[in-house]
Amino acid sequence: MITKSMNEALKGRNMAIESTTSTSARHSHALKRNRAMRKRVNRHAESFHDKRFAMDCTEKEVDAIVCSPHKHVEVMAVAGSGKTHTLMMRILYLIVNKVDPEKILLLGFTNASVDNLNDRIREWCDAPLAEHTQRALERNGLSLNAQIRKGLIRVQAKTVHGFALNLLRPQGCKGIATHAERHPLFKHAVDSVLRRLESKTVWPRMGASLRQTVRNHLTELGKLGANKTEAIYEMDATELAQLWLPGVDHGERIVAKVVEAFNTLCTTDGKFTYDELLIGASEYLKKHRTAHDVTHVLVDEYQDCDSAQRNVIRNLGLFAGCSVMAVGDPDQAIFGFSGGGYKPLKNLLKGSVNYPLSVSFRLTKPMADLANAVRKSDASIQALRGGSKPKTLRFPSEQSQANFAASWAERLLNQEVPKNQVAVIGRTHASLKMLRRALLKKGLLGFDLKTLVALKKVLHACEMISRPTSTNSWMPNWLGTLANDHQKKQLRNAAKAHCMMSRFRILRQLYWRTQCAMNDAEKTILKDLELVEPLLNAFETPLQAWCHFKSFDGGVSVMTVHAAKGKEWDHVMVIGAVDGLMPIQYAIDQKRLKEERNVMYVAVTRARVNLTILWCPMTHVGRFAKQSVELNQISRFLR
Ligand SMILES: Nc1ncnc2c1ncn2[C@@H]1O[C@H](COP(=O)(O)OP(=O)(O)OP(=O)(O)O)[C@@H](O)[C@H]1O
Repeated sequence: MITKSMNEALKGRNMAIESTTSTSARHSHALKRNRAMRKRVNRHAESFHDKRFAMDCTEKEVDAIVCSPHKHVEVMAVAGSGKTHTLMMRILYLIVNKVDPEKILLLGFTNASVDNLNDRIREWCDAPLAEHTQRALERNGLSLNAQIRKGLIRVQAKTVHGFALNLLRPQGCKGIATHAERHPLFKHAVDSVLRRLESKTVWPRMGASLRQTVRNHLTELGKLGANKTEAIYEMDATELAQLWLPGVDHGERIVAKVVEAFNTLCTTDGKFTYDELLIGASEYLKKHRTAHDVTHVLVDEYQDCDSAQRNVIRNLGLFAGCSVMAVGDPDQAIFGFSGGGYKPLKNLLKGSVNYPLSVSFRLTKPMADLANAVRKSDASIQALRGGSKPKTLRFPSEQSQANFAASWAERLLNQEVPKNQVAVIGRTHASLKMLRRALLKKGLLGFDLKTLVALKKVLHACEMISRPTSTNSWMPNWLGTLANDHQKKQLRNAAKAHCMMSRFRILRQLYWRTQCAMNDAEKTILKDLELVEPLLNAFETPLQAWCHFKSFDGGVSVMTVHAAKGKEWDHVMVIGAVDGLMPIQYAIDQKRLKEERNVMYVAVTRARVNLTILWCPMTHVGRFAKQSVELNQISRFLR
């Protein structure tokens, strides 16, 4: 049934269905129009397929890329099979076909995956293209001309939370509140109920002893740590009463008053927690089906979305004229601990088409064999290139393992391998600590990831400040939070400054001090930034600076498997491949063990040329360790 509001939306896209008197007549008319439209789109797709990108990717990839924009597409494919590449080609396809880049929504699951996507966009815009892409474009007589590059750079990847925040800001959402930030509000709510209890404006007929008991409980409740406040989101009034006021008569009524006061304070505060953001966005999209402008939603790492994120995607996809393309690999689902997990797109959106890909362009044949053994899945990964077998080495201690990894990196760099092609990955930050130190000693670890992220934030802020009125920008909101006119004036002056250095200085002063409240961690970041400051003088734009820092960052990439997801390097070393770390000690049930298997699968599929795996017996047994974990054995996934 085409509703009036849908028709309005279609009108905007020159696709409106003319209204006829009877519903059935309207339906048949709509069907005809749709059929004609589909034909047009398919013709368009065929010509695109034949003439432009015929040899660019595998057949299936092309099919997915040129698939009708009115269909939902899922590309479920093995590691390194070009999922992200397919997304990029799809974007290019849309831009070549005159889709407004502002209407393309590119979603990543984590900040790391969003960074990865934005980096890819920049690479396509700035750096020489990968050989295979360049060859394909040339062969098909298409160049990434200036206009298309301009369009491409306007496509900005976002996390689902980032999208939700942008959507809800005009509706009054003032930002994100963590549970820790909500805690003072909770305390106020408890205090206000306590005050009303004392002044007898509530429960005037409550007996003296009960009043005293409730007073004691509430006083204790006000002192609870921020993490205890989380219970308020997870439990109902009965459960909360048992937790907060055990054995107290009418506990539920008292709890209800606290919850009510808390909710009122949260509404006045105007900030949303991460969960509330997604729920709010879903509700908003449900109610205002015509209110958003997105016509193409592209989702990377789809397998890691949790149910709230999937709900947002679903509600976007239900919007008439909006197509969803999701790419992912169920065997790379490693965020189950935060609620992530794979659900086929067709379960969310009817009629979605699935394109599986099994050829990995990244992996060599021996690496694909290893990945197949780790993954233990029916469909095997195929690789096109030969190469050396991945090496597995055992070390007596963590220190010798770290020293070896650092020397390995040094040797590669001495052989003129670019720094950004060498990476060491481990299961946890703690397992990478010794290596970081060893690399630092050798001067190979310039800025750690955290500093780089901080730098990126500041550079991003510098970029944003040049267009403070942009609707996507957080700037207007931030302007509102600045305490005094002097600060606002400073910010405006910074926006006018041509030199990036002056923008950076003012921003650093204002942004870092007002937004981050300068806790210890941020002070350290600031110290690191001091190091970078002189270098910023050499650049005119933040983008130039960022591109430079990415290659300059002085270091071999050192990161956890979770951060390495979606990335690739020529030379990769996986350290700590021991039972107890991979799988992690506390993974005891089948579900967690499957996820740990996925973690190993992600780790061994990051290399393009060379993969080395190190392990040493674990000396530290965590408090979660179970008898079954053999801490002096190589990971069971590699045996
Ligand atoms: N058609 C192709 N021909 C040659 N190389 C390709 C092709 N498609 C992608 N590649 C290359 O294969 C590598 C892996 O691509 P990409 O990162 O897009 O894979 P992915 O499936 O997203 O990986 P992951 O599963 O790790 O997220 C990249 O270096 C990319 O340039």
